[in-house]
Amino acid sequence: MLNITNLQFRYPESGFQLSLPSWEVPEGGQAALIGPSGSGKTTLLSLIAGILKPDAGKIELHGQNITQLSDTERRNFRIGQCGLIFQSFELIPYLNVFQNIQLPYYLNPVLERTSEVEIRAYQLAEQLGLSAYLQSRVTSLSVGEQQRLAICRALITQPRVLLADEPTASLDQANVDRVMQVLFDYSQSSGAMLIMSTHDPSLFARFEHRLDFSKLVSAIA
Ligand SMILES: Nc1ncnc2c1ncn2[C@@H]1O[C@H](COP(=O)(O)OP(=O)(O)OP(=O)(O)O)[C@@H](O)[C@H]1O
Repeated sequence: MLNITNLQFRYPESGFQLSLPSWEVPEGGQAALIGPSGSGKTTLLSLIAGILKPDAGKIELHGQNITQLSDTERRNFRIGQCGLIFQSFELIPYLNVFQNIQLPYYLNPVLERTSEVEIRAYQLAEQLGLSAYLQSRVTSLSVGEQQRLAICRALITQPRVLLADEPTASLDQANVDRVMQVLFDYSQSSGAMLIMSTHDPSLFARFEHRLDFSKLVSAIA
């Protein structure tokens, strides 16, 4: 379960301030964030992932108040529990698609790359229509293909929480449907929580748990 209370965060550089009095997503729940550009959706996802630290308030995930963890503890929590799909896909250009899918296992010594990981990488590539590109350099992929690769990479560690920032932004309708199917199926079959931002009201409406940033008091202060 995710439980946020009295959350306050401000970027000193820009003065943008996010305030969220309370928000809850149950264990295994699927939640969507919507709101105008610059309203704080990415910021909230980064706070939940423990990339940013709030100035005040509590973010409790699976019973643990992540705001009280040290930087190292937050990083280990993120590696162990979160799958992140952010707008900058952060793919490694000199590695091929197959290696990029398994990137968390190359980067984090705490994760062990077993033969099961490779099998999962093949399966995810198949589900997301990337099987033909496994040996390709990521620089030869279209933006939509890179986005689907970033989704494979987020799922490869079988995270308990999947945080996705506009994961369908660069995709045509057929691929939006394919990606949403994969994300919902993963969440439902594994019991993982899914939290994603979108600009698409029809996608937003498909979620049981919703947070509309146009109704939050966020401001430049
Ligand atoms: N690293 C940063 N330093 C200072 N200000 C930032 C930083 N990142 C974002 N901001 C500001 O915080 C506000 C919220 O940004 P954020 O990216 O969370 O919005 P968003 O709702 O995700 O937007 P979009 O829909 O365009 O992705 C914006 O005004 C942005 O300029």
